[in-house]
Amino acid sequence: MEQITVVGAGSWGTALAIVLADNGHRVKLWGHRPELINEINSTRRNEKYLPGIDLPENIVGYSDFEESLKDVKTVILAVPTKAIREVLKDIIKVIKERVTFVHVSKGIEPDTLLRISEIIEEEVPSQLLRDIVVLSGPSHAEEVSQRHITTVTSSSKNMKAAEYIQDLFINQNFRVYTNPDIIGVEIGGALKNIIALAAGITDGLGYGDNAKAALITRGLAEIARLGSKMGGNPLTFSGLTGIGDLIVTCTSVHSRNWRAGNLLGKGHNLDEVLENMGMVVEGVRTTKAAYQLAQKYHVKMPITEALYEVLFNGKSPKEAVDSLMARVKTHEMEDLVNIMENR
Ligand SMILES: NC(=O)C1=CN([C@@H]2O[C@H](COP(=O)(O)OP(=O)(O)OC[C@H]3O[C@@H](n4cnc5c(N)ncnc54)[C@H](OP(=O)(O)O)[C@@H]3O)[C@@H](O)[C@H]2O)C=CC1
Ligand SMILES: O=C(CO)COP(=O)(O)O
Repeated sequence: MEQITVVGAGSWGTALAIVLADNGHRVKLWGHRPELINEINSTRRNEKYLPGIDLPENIVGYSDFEESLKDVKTVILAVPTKAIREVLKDIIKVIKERVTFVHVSKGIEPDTLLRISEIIEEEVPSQLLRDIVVLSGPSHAEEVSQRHITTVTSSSKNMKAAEYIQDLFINQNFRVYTNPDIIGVEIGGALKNIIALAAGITDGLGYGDNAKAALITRGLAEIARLGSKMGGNPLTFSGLTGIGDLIVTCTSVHSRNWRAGNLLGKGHNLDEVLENMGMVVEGVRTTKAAYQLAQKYHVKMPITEALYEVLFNGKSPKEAVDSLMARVKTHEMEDLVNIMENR
């Protein structure tokens, strides 16, 4: 049994701590708010993020960073994308030996346009870095914490490291696959949030299941188009971290991205929506990053571009949908033909 530190005591960090604790590991769950950590240790609950869920005894909350990282060889990074750099800068001040970093965040950094594994490479000096693994897939924290059946993918450039993380997490309710395509896994996980926001918008506007199916399918086409240009394997986008995560995020009321989109579609403004959500809505910043990536790689991403106009340029959701539908007619499979020809 291992000692593992989970950095980030929000919904996903706490849910993953439960999976590890169920597997018998000793889990140190670090959070930056001492009052939340006190609540975790004294009540065995994290009511804000996972209401009603009892935490196993082998999860111990820490607000002291140095203490939480003492003698640990595996660190799970479970903070929002925008906090990753800041947290890494703090981690490298206190760790003494090489660590395997497992990141579970679904985003791309705007402006630098880096994936999270690239941010880790940039921030962590090689003498402190053993491996980087990403754990991603269709997995709402609310369901994982109730031990509902879930499947995810562990990905790394080093397949031994991906398999090691697979072994740490896998159990009867939480099945972990491996995939060496870290680019495809990270891009699929990050970009599905854009499509989930858009799906929330069309639901909020009162469109039906046909619109949802269209968004999932055409969303997947633009994710795969960009992701394969960036070096991802096109097949990864038909896997758990591609279509799998798109389906769960676009169709579930658990999704914060879908819920935020739904409120936008109903006429609320972005600041108001984000303030009321109280949890991270990764798709907003990722829309900006993907919009920039589409320009950099000269890839057509009409849904992303339409959402960018709504989020950052004040276009109304209805106008954005209308302009998507009024685009020049095209061949459905053009994208796939291009992907296959470009490989
Ligand atoms: N929730 C889910 O079902 C899943 C989430 N993910 C991904 O996991 C990542 C984390 O999301 P999730 O746990 O859901 O988000 P939440 O909003 O539920 O929790 C985020 C946590 O990170 C903390 N945090 C925010 N900024 C900082 C910072 N600068 N330093 C330290 N801690 C910080 C928050 O603290 P505070 O309480 O102060 O805000 C909070 O505890 C996201 O990238 C998300 O896409 C992936 C799969 C499933
Ligand atoms: O990534 C997730 C499910 O796989 C969670 O999605 P949200 O961040 O939209 O809640």
